[in-house]
Amino acid sequence: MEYISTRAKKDSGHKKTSAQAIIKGIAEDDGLFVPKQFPEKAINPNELVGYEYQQIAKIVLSHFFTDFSQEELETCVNKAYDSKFDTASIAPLIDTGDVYFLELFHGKTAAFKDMALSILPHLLTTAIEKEKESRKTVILAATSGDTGKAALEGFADVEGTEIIVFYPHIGVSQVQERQMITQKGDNTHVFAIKGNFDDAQAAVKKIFADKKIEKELTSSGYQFSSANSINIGRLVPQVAYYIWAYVQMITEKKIENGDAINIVVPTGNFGNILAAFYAKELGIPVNKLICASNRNNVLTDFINTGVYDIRREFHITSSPSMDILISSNLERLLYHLSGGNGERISRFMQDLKEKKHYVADDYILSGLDLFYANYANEEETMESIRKMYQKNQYLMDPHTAVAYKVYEDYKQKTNDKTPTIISATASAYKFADTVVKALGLPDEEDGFEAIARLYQHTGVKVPKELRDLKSKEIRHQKTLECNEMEVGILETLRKRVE
Ligand SMILES: N[C@@H](CCOP(=O)(O)O)C(=O)O
Repeated sequence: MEYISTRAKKDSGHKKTSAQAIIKGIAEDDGLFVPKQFPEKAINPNELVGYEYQQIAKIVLSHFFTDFSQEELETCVNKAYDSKFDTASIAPLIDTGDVYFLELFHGKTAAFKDMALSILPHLLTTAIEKEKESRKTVILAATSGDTGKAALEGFADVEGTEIIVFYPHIGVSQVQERQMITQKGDNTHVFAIKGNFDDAQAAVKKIFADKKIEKELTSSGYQFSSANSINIGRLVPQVAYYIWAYVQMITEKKIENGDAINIVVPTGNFGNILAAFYAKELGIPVNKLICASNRNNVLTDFINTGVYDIRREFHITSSPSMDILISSNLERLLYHLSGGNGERISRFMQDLKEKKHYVADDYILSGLDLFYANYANEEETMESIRKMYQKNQYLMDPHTAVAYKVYEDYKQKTNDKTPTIISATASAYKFADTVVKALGLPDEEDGFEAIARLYQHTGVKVPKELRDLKSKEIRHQKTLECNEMEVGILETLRKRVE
């Protein structure tokens, strides 16, 4: 399978293998790599009944990463999905009566990002070997909270790599921040930045595109790659868990093969919901993809009107991983819905850069019919956490709660009875202060005290990673202005050479 940029002109000839696309992370024209021919309907879920998570993941990867051998994929999968996860099923599907929660937070850092960042380092190092690439790889990641820690954990002490993470100095939860700044590993580097996620992501993309920096990097024996979902190697492993979930529903006789399901995804950078779209294209029947946003509801407006407009206030919310106005992976969806029209996507992205908005055409709008979009405000999110716990003793983190609230509204509006999966993206303990408040327990501003209080009240197991987090040594403490990020990277690398 060949990969091309979402912004490529028709037949431009700039094709990459998946190994090359994974190493590069982002295309030279700033677009994102997409498969030239999508492996449509390549999977029959019925044939996967009885398969373990690892087997399903390998099959999914093999449809996209065709230049990897079966042995290479198997090695990557087995190294990724092992006892690092606190459950043998890797991603349990929990039935609460009216909806299924696909729990994606059983990996090392207690967020869904582990599902892909446990395997990306193996895919990347295999790709580097395949391409006989001798340069060291510098992984850049912008994070609004969860990606950063999962990327650090995945790449810590991985030979031939340096990992540099940028997170907003205001907004991420106390626990999320502590997870990142206590990260061990000589090759790990973490910076808070005086800006939000969009600022961090934009600066990282600009650095990727800067030819001068690239030259400087190459002469010192380095190249950049990305750990965000802009990297196709990050995105494809996420497709596997939706296929897995559908197969579980057949196995548990909740549905029959061929029955359509809804998938609800709390959405920020649009990677997770795009993975659900890819799973649909690959072969699972989907009725609606439900895109749930917090107050940063740019995607809600886009899906409902076709106008993507970032000329609006940026809100810091209790679901910080979704505090995003520029959702990178939407570009991939637009590309697919436009029938692979790279020139049109290029125009949209140019408009977004220059005019801060763009308007999708009718052709794309009709493709968006598959999606339902809405958002939850802060009060609704809190209420959703409380109601779910009272009714089912099921503990949701604020991101999952946003998704649940949006789903509740959807059901009320449409009376749709289609079996529905909610992507449960993080452990509630990462946001314990918010969850404690939502449950009506005495307020606890300190995230670590809040973890203890929440555990006392609910008895829900605290993820291993968070148990002794408070006592871990703080190793990263630098804060940068956004315009200092480039210098921060170059200085970090210079020090590593000395
Ligand atoms: N929600 C993310 C933002 C980055 O998203 P990604 O999927 O592109 O890595 C975060 O937690 O950092």
